[in-house]
Amino acid sequence: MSDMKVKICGLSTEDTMEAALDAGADMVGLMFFPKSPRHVTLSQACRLADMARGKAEIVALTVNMDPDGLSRINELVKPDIFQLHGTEAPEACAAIKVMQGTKVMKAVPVAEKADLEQAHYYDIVADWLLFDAKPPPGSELPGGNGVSYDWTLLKDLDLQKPFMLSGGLDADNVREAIRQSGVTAVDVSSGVEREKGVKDADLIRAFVAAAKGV
Ligand SMILES: O=C(O)c1ccccc1NCC(=O)[C@H](O)[C@H](O)COP(=O)(O)O
Repeated sequence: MSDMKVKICGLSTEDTMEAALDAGADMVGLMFFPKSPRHVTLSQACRLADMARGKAEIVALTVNMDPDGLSRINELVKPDIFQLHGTEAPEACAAIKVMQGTKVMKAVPVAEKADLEQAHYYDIVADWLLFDAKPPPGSELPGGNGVSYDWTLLKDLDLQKPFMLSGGLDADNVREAIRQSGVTAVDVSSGVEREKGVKDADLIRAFVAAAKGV
């Protein structure tokens, strides 16, 4: 049994959710960002979350969402974790955690070493940190762009909370990314898609197997 944790982000269909759960994904991400090609409606999200409950942690991904929007998702979808992928300040993360009564994962955009500094502020308030690649110039999406950064930046990072490596991973590069970064958790979206926003069950299975080394 591998200790490597795997999150598959941006699932939007029942067959790919099933593939992620059967493959042993530890977390499954549902996207609540309307501009994203992986965006799901509340009713789709409820169905997908019901499939996952008790099998994997359900992660609701939002970007600078207002409290009413978060509460609505929380009441209907009942996620385990809110992934905050915008410019939410540490105080906002703390408030969301208390108000929603869920765990919080804060995304920290990374392009160079200096970007890791802000992680220390979130380390105090979040349950998880997710080090994702900074979006390329002009991108409409703060994540899910399929780009990566220097994985060695995460080596020997001294944080209290668990963290994930994210950005540009796929079944072919994830082992090397784990080796270079020393992480114990990885996240993927584009690398398990056959086209932008369309997840592929075989690619999901291959990614989870490669990440977990099975
Ligand atoms: O995936 C999106 O469309 C997205 C949109 C807005 C904010 C965040 C988004 N994705 C966040 C994730 O957790 C992705 O899994 C992460 O950025 C890695 O994506 P990729 O490089 O495509 O594997």
